[in-house]
Amino acid sequence: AQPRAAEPIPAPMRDLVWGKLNFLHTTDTHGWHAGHLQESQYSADWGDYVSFAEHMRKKADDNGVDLLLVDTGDRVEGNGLYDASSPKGKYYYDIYREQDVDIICTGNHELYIASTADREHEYTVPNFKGKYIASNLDYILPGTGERVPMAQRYRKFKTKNQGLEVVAFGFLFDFTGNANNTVVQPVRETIREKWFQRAIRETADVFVVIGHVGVQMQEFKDVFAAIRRQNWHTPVLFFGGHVHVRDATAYDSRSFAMASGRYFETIGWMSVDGVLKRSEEEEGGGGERGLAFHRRYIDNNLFGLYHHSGLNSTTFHTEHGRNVTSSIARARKELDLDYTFGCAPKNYWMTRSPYPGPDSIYTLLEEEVIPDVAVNPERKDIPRLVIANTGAIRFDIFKGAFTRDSTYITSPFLSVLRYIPDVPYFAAKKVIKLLNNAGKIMADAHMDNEFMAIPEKLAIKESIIYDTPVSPFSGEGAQKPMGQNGHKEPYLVEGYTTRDDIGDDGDDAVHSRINFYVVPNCIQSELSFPEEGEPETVDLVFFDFIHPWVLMALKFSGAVYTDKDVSLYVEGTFTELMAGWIKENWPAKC
Ligand SMILES: Nc1ccn([C@@H]2O[C@H](COP(=O)(O)O)[C@@H](O)[C@H]2O)c(=O)n1
Repeated sequence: AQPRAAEPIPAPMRDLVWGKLNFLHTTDTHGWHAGHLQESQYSADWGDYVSFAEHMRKKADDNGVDLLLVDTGDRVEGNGLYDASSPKGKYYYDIYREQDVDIICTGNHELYIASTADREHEYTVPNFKGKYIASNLDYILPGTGERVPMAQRYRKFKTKNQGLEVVAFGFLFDFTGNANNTVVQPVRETIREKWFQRAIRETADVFVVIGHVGVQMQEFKDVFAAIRRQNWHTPVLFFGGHVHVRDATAYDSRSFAMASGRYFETIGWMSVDGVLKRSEEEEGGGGERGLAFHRRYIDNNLFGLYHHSGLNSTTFHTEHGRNVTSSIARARKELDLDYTFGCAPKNYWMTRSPYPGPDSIYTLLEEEVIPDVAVNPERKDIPRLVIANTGAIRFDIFKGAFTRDSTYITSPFLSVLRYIPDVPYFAAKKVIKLLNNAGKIMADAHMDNEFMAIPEKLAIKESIIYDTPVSPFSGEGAQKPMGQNGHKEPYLVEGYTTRDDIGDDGDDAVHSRINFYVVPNCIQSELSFPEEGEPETVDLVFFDFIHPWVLMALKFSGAVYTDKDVSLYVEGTFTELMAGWIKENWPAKC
């Protein structure tokens, strides 16, 4: 773990179940390869994961079973370790490549900005040559403009110990927000391609489909249906992501799918046991194969990693792992990620507390930050509506030092504020309602409102509020960890208490529960409004990411505008503006 990372706190643990074929899975790590310095549950770093994987591979070898490592994309954008350098990712690519990943694919965040896609093609694809799979993604070569597959379309290989024939694919959901140097083919079209139809007819003991796709999304169901039509008996395993939740399901009794959360909080574990070899199945007359699938969501902290590897603080860290941890620490230092802009007076939550509310990060933005930073000196007295999409904010703010790292953790994107001047108020005031409540109307116009919100909203549609107190162990007068101050209750740290289609025993550590309040797609600040009555016109200011949605909503409201009517409202990215606001408004020292 990194030098200043929070110490892990022991928790009651559920063990891993091994099979003949086992997997470790990461997804949506978004640059959090230094781990979560402020959260004890997720404070291990990429170097610790390197050590862990080395021990687990050895265990697999010792027992004659196989272990494969999978990563399903969105490795970039969301943390200073990636975002704070110029060019972005100056340190990240070399750190990431130290993990020996067997099957890897692309997420949408590798593709939003052309230069990010270029670097993915230039670094990560060759770093994982033969292991990087791009079943439905092409890249446009910068020199010639030639369109080529981002990487090989599929991978066929034999596992080391069991000799299982694996055919693996790597998909991205039907993403349309990519820069113009990549082409994403809709999955339903890819599965009709000749190469795919040939690949699913290859002899395989097991199909492994990885993808930057939620396990409940249609894209995976379509791939599953296509494979299953040709391969009635073969196990099909899915590793997904994108939705930022822990999730697992089975499409039938011989398939299994899991998604392993977000931000390197989770290392997913999947195992499959039973008769996996086709030859053995044929010998047995193709009957009952006794297939057994298991999943476990491992909290990424050293206590858990020691537990699952059967090691301790003196025996766990390999030289390779330690070196990676040191490289991360050096990069963080060079990027000055611990530089403090100000001291957050309390916690501000994305979904753990209701919006609007005093503890909501969105209320902080709407009522305090945006009114101060969304100011164009020449138009400051003109009434304006400022609309921000909630998906632009990516993480909570914890009480204490708000650092350079925190700026990218909270707001990693290069979002700027744009505006349309003098929009009739009767139309402008309807925009927020259309963005938040008219999903069907907007979707019919091919503008899916969900894309403005946090990804978790794709999976969680209703607030999850527990009727018991959030944690009996937190807050004023809280109970203390076991053994402290004579209390005998086990200390449960707040964390994931996942319920998926398989059950509620997936998490490796037992936690106390956290509420999840659904937030709207967008929030709005009303600024410089007259004290009485309504303005005739307003400046409509908005984050550039939602530009197409705003134009569409205005059209539905009876005011037609085009791209030409939109211009920059204020200099600087929202990230910079927010960091400046914190410097001015929060105490310098904690
Ligand atoms: N420039 C951007 C890019 C993305 N977003 C938000 O992020 C969501 C996608 O997040 P994933 O990690 O699931 O890929 C997207 O739907 C937007 O809400 C943004 O605000 N600005």
